Amino acid sequence: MDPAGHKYFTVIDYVIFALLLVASMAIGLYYAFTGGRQSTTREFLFADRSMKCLPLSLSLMATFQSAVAIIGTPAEVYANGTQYWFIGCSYILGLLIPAHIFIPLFYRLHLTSVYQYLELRFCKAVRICGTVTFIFQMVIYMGVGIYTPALALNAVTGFHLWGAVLATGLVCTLYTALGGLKAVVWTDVFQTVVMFTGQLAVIIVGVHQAGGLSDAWAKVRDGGHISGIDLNPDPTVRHTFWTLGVGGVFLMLSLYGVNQAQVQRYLSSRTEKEAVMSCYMVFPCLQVALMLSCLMGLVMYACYGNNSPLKQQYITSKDQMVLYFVMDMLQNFPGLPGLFVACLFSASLSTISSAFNSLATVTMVDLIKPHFSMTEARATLLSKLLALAYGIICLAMAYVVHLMNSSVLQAALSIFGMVGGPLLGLFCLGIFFPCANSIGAVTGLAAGLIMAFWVGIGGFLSRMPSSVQVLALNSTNTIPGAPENITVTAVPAVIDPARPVGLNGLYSLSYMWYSALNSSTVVLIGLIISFMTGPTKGDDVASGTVYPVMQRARSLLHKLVKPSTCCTAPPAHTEMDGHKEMNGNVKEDAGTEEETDTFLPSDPVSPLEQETSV
Ligand SMILES: CC(C)(CO)[C@@H](O)C(=O)NCCC(=O)O
Ligand code: NA
Repeated sequence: MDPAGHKYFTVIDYVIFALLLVASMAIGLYYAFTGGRQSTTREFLFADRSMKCLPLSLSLMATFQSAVAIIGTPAEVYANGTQYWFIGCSYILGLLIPAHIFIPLFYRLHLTSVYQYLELRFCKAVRICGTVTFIFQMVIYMGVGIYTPALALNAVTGFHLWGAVLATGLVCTLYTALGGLKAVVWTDVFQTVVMFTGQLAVIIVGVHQAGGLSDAWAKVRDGGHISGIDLNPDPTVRHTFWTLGVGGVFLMLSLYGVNQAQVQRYLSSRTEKEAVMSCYMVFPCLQVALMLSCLMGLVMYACYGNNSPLKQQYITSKDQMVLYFVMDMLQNFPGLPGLFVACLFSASLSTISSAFNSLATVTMVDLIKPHFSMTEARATLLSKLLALAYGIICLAMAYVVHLMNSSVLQAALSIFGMVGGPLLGLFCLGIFFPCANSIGAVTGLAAGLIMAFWVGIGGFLSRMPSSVQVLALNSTNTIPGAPENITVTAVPAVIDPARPVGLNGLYSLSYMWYSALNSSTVVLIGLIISFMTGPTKGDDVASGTVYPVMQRARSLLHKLVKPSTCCTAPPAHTEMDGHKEMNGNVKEDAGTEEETDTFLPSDPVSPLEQETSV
């Protein structure tokens, strides 16, 4: 330790960290020089559509599991107990719905970008709005993802902040740009193993330091850190079963149902069944990831109790807790700090690489190809350059995040809810409501985004314990009975934080509801505007682009009501078959549909589709 309180890495720690980067790079190079040598966009962006479900499921999990989750979740559990663990309940519906509604629909449409769906269902403008929103979401998220581990490492070990950002950014950009989706998926697999190993090692050593399993358990139990289920229906309470278990479903749907990074993985699997299976297998992977990071928080509590290093001012923010704990407890285990740092950066590398690859895909498929015709070789080169360009944008975003400052876990999940939520709403509007039209879709998306930023930024400002709060309160609400020149310290006493009223009620909505609120706003406004401007008629909707909710429900009901006579109940069967046929014949039908007339001539991905459609 030096006077600044830094704890230093040993040589062996540096070696382990370097090995992570070298191994990731090697995987990238391997896929750059084997197989089709990344010479087609089909290989570069879709791994030849030949992926199996095990690597895919690990990769699906790794995409949205970054250093943010590795250090944010334990910090949350350390501070507030295990309530956050109930987010695990949302994984059930949050993965079942994508597996049975979104994946079959997208897979049968032979999409390359999920935003292509928006053009099939609505029109080109909606597609571009969706693409731009996605790019916006992923670019901010990438910044958070790359900056978080570097900042924590810098604060605790004095490791050069921008050195870490540049090293990881460069390595990641290179292996993504050279090895394509195959490299991204297989580095994800390797990095997930490193991630789990690092967490497990720290938990085991931590339990040992806390005096063994039973002592550690007694400490967290007596400290009140094992939370029972909180069924408080108040939507402003940050974490309850409802905000996490129900609000979390919408968050999961926006990530695992309609996010290009994930849909691209589903689409790159060999068969539809394998895509569905990989989605199923994300469930145990996510539960393991959640369990490990919650356990880490509990182990930290067992070691420090309420006497946190934050309170003792060894560190300056909650997000430095985990790394401080690792350096503090593991300093006598050479190599383990390095392994944990490798774990942290593995988590982030696997996130950023997915972001680069998916961003390169949508930029290519949705924004460039429809407007410029080019050879396959050109298109592949351009895709690689795009992956490179997004690497540089990512570094720039790290600097922007550097200028902001908030709890990383909540920040990341808020971005998912604020930008991913409206996108989820847009897809739901198209998939579940055949009457929705393009004007409704665009207006709905805009309304959802406005709602998101209004509530999100309002909430952010009203939670800030500074003069900004006074300004925010005074500009939106008059405080009854408050003196004219109200002081900063008087504010909490005047506004009872337990009973927010008016706009403050909206601003204090739990961030876990953002995705639900914003996606519902899109659907609601989208439907209202659609009805005002003339709803789409059933026959005008391109086939295979809507999910037949009523038919499915009726056929399910038939099965339930007449289980013994199911063989002689033709209605259920004909409807099921009808649906299958509809999806199967998408390509043939598409030309006859009015909605898709505008789509076909400028079909941007036809070369890709020809390769992939049987
Ligand atoms: C997104 C969930 C809830 C789903 O797995 C989880 O992985 C998580 O908390 N992620 C935080 C964001 C991040 O790790 O970048
Ligand atoms: Na990750």
